[in-house]
Amino acid sequence: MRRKLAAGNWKMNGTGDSLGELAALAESHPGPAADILICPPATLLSRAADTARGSAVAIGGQDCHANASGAHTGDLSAAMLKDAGASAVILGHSERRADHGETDAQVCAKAEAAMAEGLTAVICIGETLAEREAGDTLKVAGTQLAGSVPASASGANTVIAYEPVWAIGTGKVPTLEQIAEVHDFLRAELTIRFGAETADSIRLLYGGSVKPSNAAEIFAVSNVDGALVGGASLKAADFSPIITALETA
Ligand SMILES: O=C(CO)COP(=O)(O)O
Repeated sequence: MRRKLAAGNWKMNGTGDSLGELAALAESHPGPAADILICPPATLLSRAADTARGSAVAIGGQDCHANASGAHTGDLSAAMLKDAGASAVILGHSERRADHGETDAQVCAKAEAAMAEGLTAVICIGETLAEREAGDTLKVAGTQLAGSVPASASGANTVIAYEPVWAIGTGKVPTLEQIAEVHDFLRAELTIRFGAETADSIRLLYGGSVKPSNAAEIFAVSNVDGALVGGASLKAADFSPIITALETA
């Protein structure tokens, strides 16, 4: 059975003051029935790892470079994230694909670098509104999945997050049928590529405007193993009920 995962992506939000939210979250979920991951901005990684040490909350980065070291001003390697206390890293988020022109091949190379350091790669895919309206949702999902997920993917080192771009930060959520369609498709594609055993061990998260009010119904959808949450992960009071909904799903 796949263990459920509640992952929070703080994006470019948070300073030292935000660590109180992390501490409160960890305190509220001492022995959770789901994995909990918080991905703060890189400036907070080591302090967040200190705050979460000994708790059930794991810490992750939001990006890494594909190379192990070198002349890449402003970038961080997977080894640096690990050194700062991360055990996972979000890769290929649509905001990075849009803001930094990241391609599937680059995301794949970053995922390989992350896995080589023992980090779990949380690989994000998802269609734009124009792609959905053109009827290309599954085509886009399939292409991004094939191009972004390395051959070495396993349940231990890979999580896939389906995040429709048009649902991120907008309050718009796909219908439960639409979420099920994509998640069932992703599971089937993973099965074709990796075989049933590996495919069944890789967790599929939904992301995009997940809130305490809609979490339970989303978590009841076929092949949804958790969520990647943006805005509602910033406050323990918002993220905590999402974790509870996942634990009881
Ligand atoms: O992009 C997201 C998580 O990576 C989702 O963000 P929101 O939950 O704010 O819509």
